[in-house]
This record gives sequence, structure tokens and C-alpha cells, in this order.
Amino acid sequence: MPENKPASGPERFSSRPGKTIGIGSRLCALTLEAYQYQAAQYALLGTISSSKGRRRHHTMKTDKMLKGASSVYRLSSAVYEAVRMELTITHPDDWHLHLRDGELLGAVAPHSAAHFGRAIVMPNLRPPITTTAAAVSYRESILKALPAKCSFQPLMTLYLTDSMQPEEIKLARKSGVVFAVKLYPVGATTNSQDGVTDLFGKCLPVLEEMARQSMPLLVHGEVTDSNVDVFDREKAFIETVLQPLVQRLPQLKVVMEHITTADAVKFVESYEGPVAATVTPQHLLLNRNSLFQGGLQPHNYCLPVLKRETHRQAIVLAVTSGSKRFFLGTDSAPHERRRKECSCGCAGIYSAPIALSLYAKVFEEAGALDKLEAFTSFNGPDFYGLPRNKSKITMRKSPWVVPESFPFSVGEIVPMFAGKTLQWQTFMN
Ligand SMILES: NC(=O)N[C@@H](CC(=O)O)C(=O)O
Repeated sequence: MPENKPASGPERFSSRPGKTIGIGSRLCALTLEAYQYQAAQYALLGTISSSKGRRRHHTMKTDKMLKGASSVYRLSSAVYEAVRMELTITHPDDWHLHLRDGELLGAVAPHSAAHFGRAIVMPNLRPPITTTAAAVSYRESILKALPAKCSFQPLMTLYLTDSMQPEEIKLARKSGVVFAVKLYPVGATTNSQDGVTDLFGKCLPVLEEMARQSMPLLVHGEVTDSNVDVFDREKAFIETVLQPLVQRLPQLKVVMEHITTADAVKFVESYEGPVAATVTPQHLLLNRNSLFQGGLQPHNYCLPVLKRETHRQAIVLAVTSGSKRFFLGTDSAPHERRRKECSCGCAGIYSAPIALSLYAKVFEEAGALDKLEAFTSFNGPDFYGLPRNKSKITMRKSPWVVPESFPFSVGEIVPMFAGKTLQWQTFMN
């Protein structure tokens, strides 16, 4: 490590345009042009060495470090901003993804594969994936839909039904390709007509086997009783299904998928057993006003439906707090445009190509970019008991415009934030 004295002006530094430096495995890598690079490098190294004696530099938070460096060495705001322009993080995974099948699969799989190392693939096809044999065959179709030399790994799931048998869980575990079972209450969402009607009765032996096999239950957490207001269905589900479930089977690993409320945050944070939650970009960035802004907005419609602002804020606070119980799950759910823009449009937001950019935006706005990597790349595999990815990606702050749509052979898919400008872009290392 060089002497940590900064030079007084840019003219003292040699020019190393575009150089990327990585400091510690968890810290940002920085790309800067010419003197900005060197100025920032000296400033950062200075800050690191000042804490070296206390052996704290590995855990220093990048943003704090930059602020410290900025004040000690009087970095100009331009340099400070430039330093913040690029981060290198462990390759993220998507712990909640809808890849569909047929033509749609071919259109969307490359988008997820371009950004994520692995993904938990939801089983709500028609017919649903209810057996290990079907999951194995679906996995093969997914692999065929990927670009050549792509290392993306689909992690398969089974669709829980009242008639599933515990033997299926043993087969699933043995297969090495099925990683979880998804609970859709019947009628809760897209293709949930074959879902569960009797969780504590007919499904109980399967749940007990899952607890024994350490196979996570992924939960679409909404009651389907039409007497319950659509905005209260998650809260009602926690009270009437989730709490009794975790009391009855405290060993069962449960992931509350795509949480939307402060109630879900509280449940996940306060329960001591193996409970976690995935969080989508839309529930971090949008509230229910987005459904009606300037007219009905079908491309902001998903289930569970967007909630009021106070809930969004509670979720942002939870994920940016550094809690290990929350991790990335896009719930990217493509539907062909005509199935969204019609008199009875489908629920589902397509976010795969922009999700990482959106998560970075959320963490940046919360001043918590140093917590982004755990959310995108550590908490998920740790909860599932899988190794973290070894490869890295780089996220660079450089404005880009989200395409208006992604055409494919039988139509087009409109992504979330179509036509909008986003700040962060992802690059594979
Ligand atoms: N999120 C959605 O609104 N839709 C998902 C199903 C789901 O996860 O609810 C879909 O498959 O379209």
C-alpha cells in the first residue's frame, strides 16, 4: 500500500484513464478518468490505512469511507460522484422468477441469464409443474432457451397441490434440481386454479416431509376470500395462515414471496425461526398511486397489488437495514402485451432486464449502496444453504433508456418503466 499522502492537485498525478481498482473483496471498484482516478485512489487508500491498525478496513462501508475520504482530503464533489459511479459485486441471483414456456420462454430467458447467476423458477405453468419429472423436463427446456456458453442455473420448484404426496418431496430432494415448493392459495394469482385449498389438512404430510428434508416452502401470501379487501389480503394471510403454520412446523423453512406490507416486514423480522422474504423492485419503488397515474396503468399491475406509501417505505427500510432475512426476488412475470392491455388484464410486471438497475437505485437513494451486495448476492444463497456465486458483475452509473417493448415471435412484452431513463447499468466481469 503506498504512502497515504494525497497530492495537493490533479497535476501531480499520472493519467490512467478507465483504470479499475478493487479494494478488498467487498468494496467498490472504482473507475475514473485521469487525475480523478488517482485522487480518489490516494484518498481511499489513506482512509483504509488509517483504520488498518484496528483491522477494520475489510468491513468498512464503502459509502462511509468515501464520505470520510471526501472530507479529509477535500475531494471535490465531482470526484466524489465519480468514485461512486461504479460498483463491483458478487454475481446476483433472482430468488423469484417466472420464465414461462414456449415462445415466451425463448424471449425472456436470455434477459435473466444476462444479469443473474441463478434463479428460482416458479412452477405456475399450464399445466403446473407438480412433479419432479415435470421439473426436470422444464429445466431442460429452459437450458435450451439460453444463449450458448451461458452459465445461468435454473433452480426448479414444485407447485403444491392438495394431492401431492410426501414421496414427491423425497424425489425432489434426491433429484438435485428441485430447490423449493411453491404454495399458491387457489385463485390467488396467475395460473393458481390448481392451488391449495386445504393447507393444514391434505397438505400437512407434505409440509412435514419438507421440514424433514429442509426444503423451503415459498408462499404467495394472500388470502383469497372475496370478502377481504384486496389491499388487506397479505395481512390477513399472515394472521390466519402464516402464524399458525410456523407455530405448527417451526422447523419448516418459509420464504414469504414478494412482500408488500409493513405487516409482512414485521412478521419476517420478529419471527425467530427460519423465515425470510423476497422483495421485488416494484414494491420498493412504486405505491398504489402508480396504478392510476394519468389513467389506468396495466403494466404496474401485479399481485400482490401495490400498497400505500407507508408500506413501501417500511419495505425499503427493511431491505436497506442490512437484515439477512430479505433478498432479491424480482417476480418478473411477463405477459404478452395484449394480455395486459385488455378488459381483464393479467397480473404481472416484467422487470428482468431492468431489475438490478432498479435495486441499485433504491439502495443508492437510501444511502445504503454498501448493503446492496448482501441483498442481491448473499442473503438468498445463505438462506437456501447454497454456495454464494464466485463470479462478479460491475454496475456502472451511466444513463440508459428502457426499451418501449421487447418484440418476440408472437407479440411483444412491455417492461416495467418502459421508455424511462435509468441510471445504473450492469456489466459482466
Ligand atoms: N406477480 C404477478 O402478478 N403474477 C405472477 C404470479 C405471482 O407471482 O403472483 C405471474 O405468474 O404472472
